Amino acid sequence: MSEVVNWGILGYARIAKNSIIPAIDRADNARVYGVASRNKAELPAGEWPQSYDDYAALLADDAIQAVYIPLPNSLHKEWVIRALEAGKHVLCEKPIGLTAAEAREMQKVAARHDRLLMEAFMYQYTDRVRVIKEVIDSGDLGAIRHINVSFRFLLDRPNTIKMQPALGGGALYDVGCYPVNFVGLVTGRLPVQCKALCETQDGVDTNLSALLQYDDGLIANIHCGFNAFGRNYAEIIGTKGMLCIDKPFLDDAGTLYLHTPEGIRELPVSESDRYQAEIRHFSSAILNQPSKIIPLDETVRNMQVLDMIRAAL
Ligand SMILES: NC(=O)C1=CN([C@@H]2O[C@H](COP(=O)(O)OP(=O)(O)OC[C@H]3O[C@@H](n4cnc5c(N)ncnc54)[C@H](OP(=O)(O)O)[C@@H]3O)[C@@H](O)[C@H]2O)C=CC1
Ligand SMILES: O=C1CO[C@H](CO)[C@@H](O)[C@@H]1O
Repeated sequence: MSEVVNWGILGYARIAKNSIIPAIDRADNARVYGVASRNKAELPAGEWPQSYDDYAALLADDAIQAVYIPLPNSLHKEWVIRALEAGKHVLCEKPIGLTAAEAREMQKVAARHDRLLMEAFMYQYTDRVRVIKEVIDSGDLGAIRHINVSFRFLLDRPNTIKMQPALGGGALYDVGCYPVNFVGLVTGRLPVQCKALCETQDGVDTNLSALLQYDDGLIANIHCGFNAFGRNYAEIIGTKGMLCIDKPFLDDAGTLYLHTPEGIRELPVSESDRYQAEIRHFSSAILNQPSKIIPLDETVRNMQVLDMIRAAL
């Protein structure tokens, strides 16, 4: 195989157009080979070698090794499985599906076809997450007792898949999956119980809080929403210290604050290029080169927690 992975994109989604296609262009081991859209006529001309008017035609093209799936959440499972069965490696947008059962099914198909499958949690490729992991590993926080994480924004586009129940809309799937994933990164295990409340509009959750409790008593407090002033933040609170993180899911430069009895330590984080890093690492893994890949067991665990939250509403 060449040292550059040919990518195909299923659906000319906003995230594909605004973030992932430019990120593939910036990655030195990847290129956009083709895009499939139900509205092929509206795709820009001449920006990549091939365009297709149906997703199956892209999957049938042997020139493509990796497929990016930014379809509505309710369509992820079907197209992930079809792409894996067509012999493609797959990067699928978050959440990977609607339930843990769907995630396990996709994991099995990936193993059966010996293909890579990864859920696109781009924030894991930021410098913030590197610094957060270093602080946790240093023991400076002591025993972690509480995690507080929120991701909310004001959704001002009425005609969006995010507000359509049949397409897997709702704040929990759209943004709540990030705090859940963040708590999973810190704890590395499943909670033992969950309580949750939400406000709904047009059949989807638009304002949701969940409490997760772990086997050692640790409590995580998760919030997500579409209908209030936007912010994302996290606090990890231990017996010896507290780490305050502004914008854990974004990649601009900033400062984390580590509070201890000795005072407040400022921890600088550098600007990252999370989408490019995600594409570059996934492409490296396809090329059998060193890479940082999000394990599918973590993905399944994330979906199990989303199941617990939905069941608690
Ligand atoms: N990682 C990140 O930063 C982000 C991730 N996301 C994730 O990406 C996915 C897509 O989100 P987003 O880009 O906002 O969505 P869009 O609505 O912009 O894109 C979804 C695409 O899916 C295709 N599609 C196929 N069937 C349907 C259907 N029945 N209704 C609507 N679209 C359909 C369309 O492509 P076409 O018409 O060309 O075939 C459409 O452009 C979601 O899973 C979301 O969670 C979203 C934003 C940011
Ligand atoms: O994944 C995502 C990144 O953040 C956006 C909000 O700012 C979400 O809507 C989107 O789905």
